Amino acid sequence: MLLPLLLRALSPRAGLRSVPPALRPPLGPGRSFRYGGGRLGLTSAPPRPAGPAPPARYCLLLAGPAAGCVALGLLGTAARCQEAAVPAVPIPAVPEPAQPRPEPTFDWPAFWTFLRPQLLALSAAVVLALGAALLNVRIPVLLGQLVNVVARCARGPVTGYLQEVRRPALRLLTVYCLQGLLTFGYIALLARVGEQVAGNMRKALFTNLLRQDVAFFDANRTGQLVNRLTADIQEFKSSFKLAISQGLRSSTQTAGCFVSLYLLSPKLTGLLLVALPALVAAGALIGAALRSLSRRAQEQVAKATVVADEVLGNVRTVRAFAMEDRQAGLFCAEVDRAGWLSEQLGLGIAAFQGLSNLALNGIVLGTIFVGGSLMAGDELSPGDLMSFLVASQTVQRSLANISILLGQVVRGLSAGARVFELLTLEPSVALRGGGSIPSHSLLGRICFHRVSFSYPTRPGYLVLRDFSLTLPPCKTVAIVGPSGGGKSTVAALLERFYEPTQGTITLDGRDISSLDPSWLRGQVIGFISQEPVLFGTTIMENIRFGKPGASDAEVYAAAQLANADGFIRSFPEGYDTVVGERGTALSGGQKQRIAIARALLKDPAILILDEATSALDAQSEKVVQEALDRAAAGRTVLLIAHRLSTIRGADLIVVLAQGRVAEAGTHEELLRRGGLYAELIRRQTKDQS
Ligand SMILES: Nc1ncnc2c1ncn2[C@@H]1O[C@H](COP(=O)(O)OP(=O)(O)OP(=O)(O)O)[C@@H](O)[C@H]1O
Repeated sequence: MLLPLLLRALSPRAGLRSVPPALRPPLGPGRSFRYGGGRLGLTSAPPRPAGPAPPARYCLLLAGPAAGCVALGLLGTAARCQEAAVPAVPIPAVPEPAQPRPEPTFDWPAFWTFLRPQLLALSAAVVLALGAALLNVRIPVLLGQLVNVVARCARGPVTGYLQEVRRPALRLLTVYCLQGLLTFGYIALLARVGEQVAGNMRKALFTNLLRQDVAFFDANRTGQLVNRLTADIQEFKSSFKLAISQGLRSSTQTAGCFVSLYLLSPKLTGLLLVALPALVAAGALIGAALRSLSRRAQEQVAKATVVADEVLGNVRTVRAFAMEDRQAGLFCAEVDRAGWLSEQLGLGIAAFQGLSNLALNGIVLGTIFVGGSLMAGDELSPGDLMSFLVASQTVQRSLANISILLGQVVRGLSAGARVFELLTLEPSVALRGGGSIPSHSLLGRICFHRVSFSYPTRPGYLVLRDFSLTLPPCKTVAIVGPSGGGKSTVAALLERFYEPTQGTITLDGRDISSLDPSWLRGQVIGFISQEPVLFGTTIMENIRFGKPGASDAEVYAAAQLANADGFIRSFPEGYDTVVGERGTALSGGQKQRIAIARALLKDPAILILDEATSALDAQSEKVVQEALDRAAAGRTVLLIAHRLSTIRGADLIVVLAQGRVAEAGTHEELLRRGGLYAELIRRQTKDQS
């Protein structure tokens, strides 16, 4: 009487997670960042940490055969994909070589802070789980007693049967009910604890991510960070719940049932103790081989996913080059290879399953054979043999659960370690803290004093060298120059997205590094970029993003100033129009005007316009330019532009080349000088004509 084998083949969870990410994971608390590749170049990265959800996992849960499970439970161990090594774009300074980074270690004290509030519910769940496990140990014994009574009655008169059988049957029924109740209790409690812990971890992680330096986001892919928030926390939660429920229950059952087995028959227990370890060892060996095959199959599925992701994500380019057939061929080849490996794995699992069935049925047969001879010698009753068989099945099932659990716990711990690594990461510049200048005395005079800067992702490559510039209050200063000359970097430094490597930036004579960054960004500087980013909510909410407490009247006023009120009111829903994901339901010019309104709502003393009109067609540019001209009045404006026609009226034009101010003056002065600016104007006029 062998319990049926349950085959639980977990469906392949091929996800982008497994796509080799070309990025360097963040470092732990108190450590400085090591950056490798730049924005364009990807250096060979360390091996991907064990992912929470391996793409294709084959795992067998054998309710009976423990050895099979012991081996196959190990199959679940996550595969690690080696990241693709892509040659870096050459840069002047040799970057620090990418080195494989050790996996982060699990931060138990940090975990404790999340667990502590749930201690009461957790303790109750542990007690209930232990109770359920102990009752499970009792069940085979009670079953044996019932069988003994039934066997005795079978030989005696039928009239006394109900009388005899009632007590042991009721006892068994009570234990069954109690066990069901306890199981319900501990699973419900654990679900609550797990959700609370995971929810709190998610909230804390998201909050901490938002505090990080911009350089951190340069070095880490958004997809991977989102994965930490979702998949890693999910994996950690599942492992945590499993460790408590299955782990506690299975180990208690194993220990308890072994005691029962020994009490029932020391001889039969000895036989089991010889057979089980041998089976476990053989299972572990075969399991290791299958695990390696499974890992290769997973990696192959991930490769196919990479191809699909790239092709579908760039379908316009594929179409433009008529490469559909070729790309489909590439994908099919990868899928075929993955299929072949998975078939091999399936074959291995099938053989293994058959062998473990045979072995474990053999154990049952052996138990009945030896048990029968013990019964013949009056050393064992039929009930005892029944109890022995059921208890040994419980042991096998528990061992199977434990073996699967081990792989799951390893994965959960490494997922948790990755989450806590980010949770405890401290930004180099806090979001808040520092002085501010009262609004009535704020002039808006900005000075860059001999600023040098290299991006943290490209240490040694100087983007700005000894850069000095003064923006007088209420004047417009335009920065022009060749692409990659460092214009946007000047704006990013003023916003304190990065800190200068050398030199200082002052606002009204005060070093901005001593000022409160949130005050600076939230109240002093308005930033309008080339690609306005809107949120998928209403126009009203998007504009109000500039100043959360603003009244409707203030929002309307800002929209009027930004030349946006007219088109907004022409929509049937007016200001309540939902702009779609990232503002897809609006034209480029409309989006830009909403972004201008958003920036103007906080009435900033300083306005940064980073190529705010360069992505627009001539018609939209005209409307947006009008809005910008209006918005610029009475503010210090830093204007970054490609189209030189938009900056003619600036009070000062600075030509930035190779990180330095190459020349500066008004439009007329620079034209007269006949230098770089005059050359840029000449080239642009030629291009236009
Ligand atoms: N986040 C970043 N990490 C690393 N390097 C960067 C980053 N942003 C820009 N760079 C590099 O810094 C240099 C200056 O870039 P920046 O965007 O400031 O130039 P730009 O003058 O504004 O160029 P464009 O006119 O093309 O927008 C470039 O070599 C660029 O590759």
